[in-house]
Amino acid sequence: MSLHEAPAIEAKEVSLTFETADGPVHALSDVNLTVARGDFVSFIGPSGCGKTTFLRCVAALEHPTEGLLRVNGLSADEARRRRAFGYVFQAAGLYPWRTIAGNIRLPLEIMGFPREEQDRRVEEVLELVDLKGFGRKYPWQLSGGMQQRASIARALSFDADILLMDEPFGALDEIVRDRLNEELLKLWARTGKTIGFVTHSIPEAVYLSTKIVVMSPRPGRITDVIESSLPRERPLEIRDTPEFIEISHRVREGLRAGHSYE
Ligand SMILES: Nc1ncnc2c1ncn2[C@@H]1O[C@H](COP(=O)(O)OP(=O)(O)OP(=O)(O)O)[C@@H](O)[C@H]1O
Repeated sequence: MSLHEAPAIEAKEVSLTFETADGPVHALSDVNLTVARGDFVSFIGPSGCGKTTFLRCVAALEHPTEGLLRVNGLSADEARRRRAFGYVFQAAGLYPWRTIAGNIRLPLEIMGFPREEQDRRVEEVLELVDLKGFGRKYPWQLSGGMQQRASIARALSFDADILLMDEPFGALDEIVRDRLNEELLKLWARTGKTIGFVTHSIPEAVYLSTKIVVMSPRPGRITDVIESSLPRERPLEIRDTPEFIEISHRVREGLRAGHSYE
């Protein structure tokens, strides 16, 4: 299989054990997963089931102790060198002394893009996340939702194929979150990127994803992988349809089967 055809993410029997003073912590155990290019995959499960650890392995910030992990057909380290992914954290993490444009520009500066190219890309991604005209503002002049959009723009600025998002909207109120969910789907449709998304919310996972990975803790493992039957274009009202409710039910059952909320 050529690199171009390889899945975005491929995990085969991936395990990761942290050795701690209190003994080993089995953060991931025997994880098998294939994420096709262009998929929107959500990871859902209770605290400690290894969602963040899996994302960090994809980003080569952690390394599995066992098993095989490929990102775009490459090792995670090589994919990282080739700037295969952008990462969005729970907190927007914008530097308060830099403007919004200055924050988005930062990875481009570090990567050594020429100045004109930086300007062009900053404008492009500001438009993509609907923040056109806000480049000169400072983070504190923007609402929480807008700040999170700026942090998505920063992760998109170097045009990585894969966007890894660790609970990006967890700290926002539900109305803002709904709107950002809708916008994220539009952005995904427009860019064709692969998205890996961590969430604690069943409706958020079902609304956004083409594939939902249900996980449970101790050891962190996958209990169910659900291929969504919902169409790719999704108005928010889709959440009232029987199909949506059925998928949500299956996610809930998966969480229960992992004894996750006992
Ligand atoms: N660097 C580390 N050293 C030791 N243990 C760790 C480390 N990082 C994570 N863990 C442990 O690994 C397990 C999985 O953690 P992880 O953060 O991946 O879970 P999570 O599902 O993302 O949880 P949350 O929803 O709370 O973010 C937890 O038990 C956690 O305490």
